[in-house]
Amino acid sequence: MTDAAPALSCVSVGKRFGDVLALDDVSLKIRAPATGLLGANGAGKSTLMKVALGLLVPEHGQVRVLGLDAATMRDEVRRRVGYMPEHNCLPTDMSAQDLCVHIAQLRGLSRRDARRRASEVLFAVGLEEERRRSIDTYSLGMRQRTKLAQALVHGPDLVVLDEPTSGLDPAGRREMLAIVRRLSRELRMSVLVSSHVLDDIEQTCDEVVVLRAGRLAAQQAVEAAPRTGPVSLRVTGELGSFAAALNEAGVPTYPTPAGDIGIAVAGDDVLRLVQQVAVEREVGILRLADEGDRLEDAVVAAMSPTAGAPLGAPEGATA
Ligand SMILES: Nc1ncnc2c1ncn2[C@@H]1O[C@H](COP(=O)(O)OP(=O)(O)OP(=O)(O)O)[C@@H](O)[C@H]1O
Repeated sequence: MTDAAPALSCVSVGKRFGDVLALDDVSLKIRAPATGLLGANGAGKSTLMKVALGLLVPEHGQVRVLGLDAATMRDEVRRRVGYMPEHNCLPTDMSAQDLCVHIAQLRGLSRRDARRRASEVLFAVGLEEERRRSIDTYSLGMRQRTKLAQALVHGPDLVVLDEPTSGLDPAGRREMLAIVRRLSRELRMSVLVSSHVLDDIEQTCDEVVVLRAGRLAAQQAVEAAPRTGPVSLRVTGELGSFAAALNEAGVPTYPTPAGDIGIAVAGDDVLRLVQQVAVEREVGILRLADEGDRLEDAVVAAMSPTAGAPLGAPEGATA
């Protein structure tokens, strides 16, 4: 985030593959430190990323990356942007260290700087010990981290990550999400990351852009809103007597359709009281879940095939 210009700005961008309209008149402006690109299979996420990187040329519209024209300033864009593609693109007959040094040099670093940067990024992605092993001996998680390292090795201002958690097991996914979050929070890079999964984006991003059938369907903040309820509560033992105890303690409740205890306004104070009553009554809390996730509701609505105009899209998204 060394630049005042938006990380990405698109005006009326259209891209077609034969009969498929992959991007249909997309206008948007991305300024958040980390932005998640969400959409179903075929929604146009990868196409938008490739257009931004100058790897695909749109039929119409303007694309600016960090203020640079993606069509005419491709070399400068590549120096300032790192890209982690979705599909496997790694050579198998070299080590992650050699690959990163090679790519850093291709992007303009001296051999000495390239070696130093390669060691730094491989350490940052947790591949320090295995960095000299041949990539063909790597697990899928290690390959994903190698792809990420090569995207970071030249010190880009913007990093574009296409489905970085694809195919990872839960532990690998958690580690990858933690690294992605650090890129914007600690290393101060702008991040554009695509996913099918809202949860990944909520954990790593400040804003979400939803694409649906090549069109911008929504753009809105991912807020770390304090929990205010409603929540539903599932407990051990008899539900009715615990609900009555909560009412006595001053917490109004209602029965939820799923047969749990509903609490309409559940701020931190109320939840502390619920825990206190549970301890006093020796009742175990089995599940405490938000009943109304507004971001999820908005995203589900935006992804629905019957949805209308974009939600929360910025007005006049001009370059
Ligand atoms: N090179 C291509 N040739 C033909 N059609 C393509 C090509 N690239 C993309 N498409 C089509 O364009 C549409 C958008 O594809 P894109 O890969 O951008 O979607 P996506 O949101 O990234 O999907 P996924 O989540 O499955 O990766 C799809 O219908 C896809 O089949």
